[in-house]
Amino acid sequence: MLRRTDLRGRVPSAAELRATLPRAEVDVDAVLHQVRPVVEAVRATGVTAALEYTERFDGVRPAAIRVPVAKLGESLAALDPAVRDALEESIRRATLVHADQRRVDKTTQVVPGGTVTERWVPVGRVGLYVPGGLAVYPSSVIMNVVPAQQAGVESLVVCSPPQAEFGGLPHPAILAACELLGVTEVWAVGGAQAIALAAYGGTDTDGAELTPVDLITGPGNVYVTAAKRLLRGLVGIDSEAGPTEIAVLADETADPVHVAADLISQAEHDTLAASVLVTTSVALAEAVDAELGRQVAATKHTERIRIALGGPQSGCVLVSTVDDGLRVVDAYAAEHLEIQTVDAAAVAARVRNAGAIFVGAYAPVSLGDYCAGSNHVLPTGGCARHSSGLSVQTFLRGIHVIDYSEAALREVAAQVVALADAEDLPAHGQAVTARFGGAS
Ligand SMILES: NC(=O)c1ccc[n+]([C@@H]2O[C@H](COP(=O)([O-])OP(=O)(O)OC[C@H]3O[C@@H](n4cnc5c(N)ncnc54)[C@H](O)[C@@H]3O)[C@@H](O)[C@H]2O)c1
Ligand SMILES: N[C@H](CO)Cc1c[nH]c[nH+]1
Ligand SMILES: [Zn+2]
Repeated sequence: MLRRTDLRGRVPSAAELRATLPRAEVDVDAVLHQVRPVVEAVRATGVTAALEYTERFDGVRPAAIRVPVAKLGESLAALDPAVRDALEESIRRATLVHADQRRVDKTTQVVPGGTVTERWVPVGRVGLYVPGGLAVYPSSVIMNVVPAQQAGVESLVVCSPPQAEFGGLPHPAILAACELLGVTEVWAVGGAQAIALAAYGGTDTDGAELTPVDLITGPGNVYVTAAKRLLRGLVGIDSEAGPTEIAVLADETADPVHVAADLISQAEHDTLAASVLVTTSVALAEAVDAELGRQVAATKHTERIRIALGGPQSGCVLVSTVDDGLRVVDAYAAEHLEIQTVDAAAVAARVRNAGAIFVGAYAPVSLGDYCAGSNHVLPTGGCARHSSGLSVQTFLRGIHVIDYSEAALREVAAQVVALADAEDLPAHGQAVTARFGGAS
């Protein structure tokens, strides 16, 4: 069932591998021309344009976009107790992990009388996007809000698409998750128009103000990602987190039932989701195919999963050794990478590129999606080669504070002047010598 690429006996270079391996054909640049007018219109008319695009793309026209605060409490009160319990446990675990990511300011004594302090300062106001197209993601509320709160962000707004069946509000489970986390500002807007509204700000039809944010984070579809790309600079953005990906590096000891279930679990998100098996064992590849046939037919979103598993972004790569498999998964740089091999922890320790690594038989990706304590907003499309998932660090800026005494500056003045002259920027040197009676 999975399309096979046979690299046994011959693993190409990393660059060649990147061109060969299955990958989602999500071309963000290709939709920029569709998204630019949305961004421009929201810049020009704010909520008016956001409401028009909401009507066009979401098929609903809410009277106002800002969600009344009372709706958050009402949604929590009406939530299934088992879901509330699960959200609370997820929040508890995520808070444990993210609290440990907090940074402490550090002062380095460079010379007597000369220090550099790195001060970690939270971003002032952030916009957190929670997707709501094909699926609704109360868990993504947690994954955005918890690191922002642990970083000490003072002001945050959650944006999530309105749902026609809920009268133009975001899904009630999303509102309930916001209430559990103490979030009070939620706007019922999705897609590119949400990103533009968060960046430019606007005034709702009932007079509520959305103050522009400094940073926008959160996963989303290609339109959301394109809008983030267009607005980068005006606002900060996190890494691009598009259609979900799972890669499994497995040897003959892996259980095909588990491997197939995990591949299916992420294919369930989206027809563009990617599920890739990298294995040293033809027997395992065959057993996984057989399992996929059985399990896909028996699950709820069969059609969506079939398309995702049959698409060019999914497949099975055969390799001769686990070492070769490591080269393949490093070149692929999956959002989620499972290691299901002998000595999985040792193999995992050698991985260089992945958004998150799941070690052994009892750490499936869905654990990380909801309740491991780790973050599930992770880089996709190979961005794990250079970027990380959401964390407290995403919401902090490290500001250097330079404090030198007169004596400490005098001691290094000649070196500053020499470097300034070497760069033909003599006024830089003069700014130092002027302090010691030199020409300025
Ligand atoms: N990497 C991660 O951390 C992570 C986490 C959760 C979800 N995801 C991914 O996020 C994505 C969520 O996508 P989604 O579509 O379900 O929800 P979404 O909220 O990202 O997008 C829905 C919005 O897209 C807009 N839209 C729909 N069709 C449009 C069109 N033709 N032109 C312009 N705008 C349009 C609508 O306004 C709608 O509100 C999935 O690909 C999923 O795999 C990733
Ligand atoms: N696998 C998704 C991207 O990491 C996150 C998610 C949310 N809900 C279920 N899964
Ligand atoms: Zn998932």
